[in-house]
Amino acid sequence: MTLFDRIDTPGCGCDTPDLAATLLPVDTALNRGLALVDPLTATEDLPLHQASGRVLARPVKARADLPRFDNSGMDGYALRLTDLNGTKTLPVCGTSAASDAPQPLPAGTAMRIFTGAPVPAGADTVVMQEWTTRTGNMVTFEKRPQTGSNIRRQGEDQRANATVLTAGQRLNARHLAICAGAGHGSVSVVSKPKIALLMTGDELIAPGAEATGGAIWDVNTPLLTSVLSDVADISFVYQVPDSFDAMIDAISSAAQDVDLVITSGGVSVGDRDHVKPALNLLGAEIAVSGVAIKPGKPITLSRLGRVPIISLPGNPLSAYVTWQVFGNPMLNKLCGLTEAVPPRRLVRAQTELRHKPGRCEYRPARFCGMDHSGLEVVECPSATHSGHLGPMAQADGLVLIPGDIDKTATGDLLEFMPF
Ligand SMILES: Nc1nc2c(c(=O)[nH]1)N[C@H]1C(S)=C(S)[C@@H](COP(=O)(O)OP(=O)(O)OC[C@H]3O[C@@H](n4cnc5c(N)ncnc54)[C@H](O)[C@@H]3O)O[C@H]1N2
Ligand code: MOO
Repeated sequence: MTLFDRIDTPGCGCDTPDLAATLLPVDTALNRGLALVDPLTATEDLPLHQASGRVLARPVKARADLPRFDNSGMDGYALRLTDLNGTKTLPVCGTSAASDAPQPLPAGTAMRIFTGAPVPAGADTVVMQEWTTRTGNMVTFEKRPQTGSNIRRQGEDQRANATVLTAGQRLNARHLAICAGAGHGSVSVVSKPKIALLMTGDELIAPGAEATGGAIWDVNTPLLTSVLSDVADISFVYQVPDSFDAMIDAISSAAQDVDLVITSGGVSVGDRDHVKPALNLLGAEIAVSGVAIKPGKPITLSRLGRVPIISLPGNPLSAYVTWQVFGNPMLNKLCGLTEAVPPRRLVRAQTELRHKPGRCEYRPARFCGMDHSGLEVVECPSATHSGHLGPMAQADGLVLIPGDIDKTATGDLLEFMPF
């Protein structure tokens, strides 16, 4: 069994030798792309119910001990355990319910208590009511409990002033729960990045419109707006006409208004591929222009002033793969996430995968079962086609096939990037 877990592609090339020299390895390109991005510094305070999915800008500390006071874990009776030496029955003196502030427990008595209620001073144990028999004002303890049973101690979960969440993580339901439990009604989050989407291709028409001649439905706009809408404000989506001047205008004006520009299509070498010539004319700092990756070879990463520009290839699978591999980590960094590059995991290949040596390949993969150790097994199409939508729609993620091999074997472990 071979473990294919590298993302570097030493000696990788392309299908044609003359292009090979100009293509960067994936990890080099990713590092260069990340270096183009400065995390946003603007923050805002949001109430917890509006903060889900946002990136925490400042650590959250507990305002008090959690729990704030010793309280009962059961409905039952609070007592001093030594009061059961020589007897099983005690008189009941008072009640402590949640929200009460009970009087101290008189010696030789038990107090009725409910789950979450403060434990009265002097009590050291709570006995669940199923272990007791109540007769009038007397309670008989049928079993002798352990000292301290059923008491949730002040501070046993978190101590006052302890950091309960560190900055730089995307807030989920569990994070918001601990913010509330730690006494906070609002949190400081990083402002949402403003993004411009520049779509190129005169052949594109809106999905659903009547298609004639060489028109094709625009797939990348819904694809990209979907991946972006939860984490960014899409300031505008503009379909740039296939002209050099229009591309220059579109990129330069977008870069004045937003924190990140994403272009789609027009990044290859054809006469109507105006993205790179426009970036060059505008004096953009081009850090990546072509990567030894399949699909998505023409991916271009640049910056105009302080604004990063991610230029995705037009083929939908190329756009999506390069978004996952480069765009998403760059956006994560812009948003202030500490872990910009999501963790990968390993999966087992259900069949052998053939691959043309040269570029490393990210192939759509779909879960189809588990092996005897619980590791997920994936199935993949026999080849990656950058214009095919079917495998992408069915996939759960991408497997990485390193650039320098011609096939992987059935049962090989492959690095997997989940969607
Ligand atoms: N002579 C060469 N030609 C090409 C090369 C090369 O190295 N030399 N690279 C190929 C590779 S690899 C890719 S990937 C594509 C990328 O080209 P562009 O980024 O310039 O993309 P376009 O030409 O604009 O479009 C490619 C393809 O995708 C369709 N498309 C574009 N936008 C959308 C959209 N929003 N929704 C759906 N489909 C879209 C477009 O109609 C084309 O079919 O270049 C190769 N060529
Ligand atoms: O890089 Mo292209 O995506 O091979 O089709």
